[in-house]
Amino acid sequence: MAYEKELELALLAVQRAAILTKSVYSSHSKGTLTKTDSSPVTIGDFGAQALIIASIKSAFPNDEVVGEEDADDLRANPDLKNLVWDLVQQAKLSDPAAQDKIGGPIKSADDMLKALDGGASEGGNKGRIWALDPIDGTKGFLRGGQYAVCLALMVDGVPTVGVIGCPNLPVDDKAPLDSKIGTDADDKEGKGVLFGAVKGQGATSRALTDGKLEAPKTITMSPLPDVAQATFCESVEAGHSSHGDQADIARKLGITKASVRMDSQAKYCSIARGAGDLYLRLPTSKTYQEKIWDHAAGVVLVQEAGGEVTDAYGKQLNFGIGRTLKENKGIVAAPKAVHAKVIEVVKEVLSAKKD
Ligand SMILES: Nc1ncnc2c1ncn2[C@@H]1O[C@H](COP(=O)(O)O)[C@@H](O)[C@H]1OP(=O)(O)O
Ligand SMILES: [Mg+2]
Ligand SMILES: [Mg+2]
Ligand SMILES: [Mg+2]
Repeated sequence: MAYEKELELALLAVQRAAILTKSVYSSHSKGTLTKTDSSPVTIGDFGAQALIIASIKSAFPNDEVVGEEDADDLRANPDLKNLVWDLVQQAKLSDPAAQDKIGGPIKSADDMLKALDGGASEGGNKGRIWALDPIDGTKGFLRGGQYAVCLALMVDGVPTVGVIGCPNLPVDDKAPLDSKIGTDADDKEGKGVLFGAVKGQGATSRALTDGKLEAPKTITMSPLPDVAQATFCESVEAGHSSHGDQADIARKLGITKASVRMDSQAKYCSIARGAGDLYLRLPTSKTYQEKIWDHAAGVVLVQEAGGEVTDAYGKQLNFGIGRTLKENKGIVAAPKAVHAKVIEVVKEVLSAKKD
């Protein structure tokens, strides 16, 4: 099968990085800093990015990576660097063959910084470029909610392989998706899911482990004969998507169920496995550009589970023009059969706002 090696590498690399993020999640000190755009970053984000880029470079040394983080803060702060280096050394897959497949341990703290800085690609529509979000939903991670470790391979600008680890989602694909999921999450028993998809080959889920990969199960979106019955997902953070516009859209579609708010690409995962149906992300600002690492993996998953993902105006997402989706505004993900109907209503709501 095409991209078999890339998929396995991505699944194992995300699984190893999740060992690290889980250890930070359950610890009191998360080494949180505030970035220049006022968003938070933790020792978990730095460690997970270093581990995943080292894995990619061990198997595919010529591939580029667009990663969210870089090593500047760690180079400027040796104590923080040492904290991350301790975590990175501890994060090992328990199965030696699996650990070997992702290149074994990172050899030194300098190699760790080099790996972390390996995510500086400017992106583009030529060749093989990975998009990496080492912790997506850092605010959820800090709040005790959902978060995700997200990795996608783009080929000539098209998301082709997508892998997402969600340490706080229930393993059961049909576990009820209710409002508690965004606020009442923990990584205790029965939690932790690893999603994977390759363009043209379908989407899967399996339990996230700390060693070998579990056997995958195929996932598909729910058939949704009547859009009024939909469960829709949206961000927890009101600054990331417009809760007001999303409520108007839901009302116009006849949806009566309360929205499910959760952080991160766990939203794409939840609709891909049929736990929810729609993901609405309407812009809150005219200037914010969505980042490719916040969507590439989730888009492959939803497409392969039978869904369609476009921007809020129904326009195809263009992942091949740099580190952001600057040609697009907002995101709408829905089962193929109802996507056009949802876009029609989204456009109505957006155009009513203009005047
Ligand atoms: N103004 C904004 N609009 C949309 N998304 C944003 C905005 N600011 C930050 N984000 C990004 O949204 C993602 C989380 O989305 P969600 O709310 O769905 O969990 C994060 O990756 C976050 O980026 P960052 O990683 O820089 O914090
Ligand atoms: Mg993110
Ligand atoms: Mg992130
Ligand atoms: Mg971030």
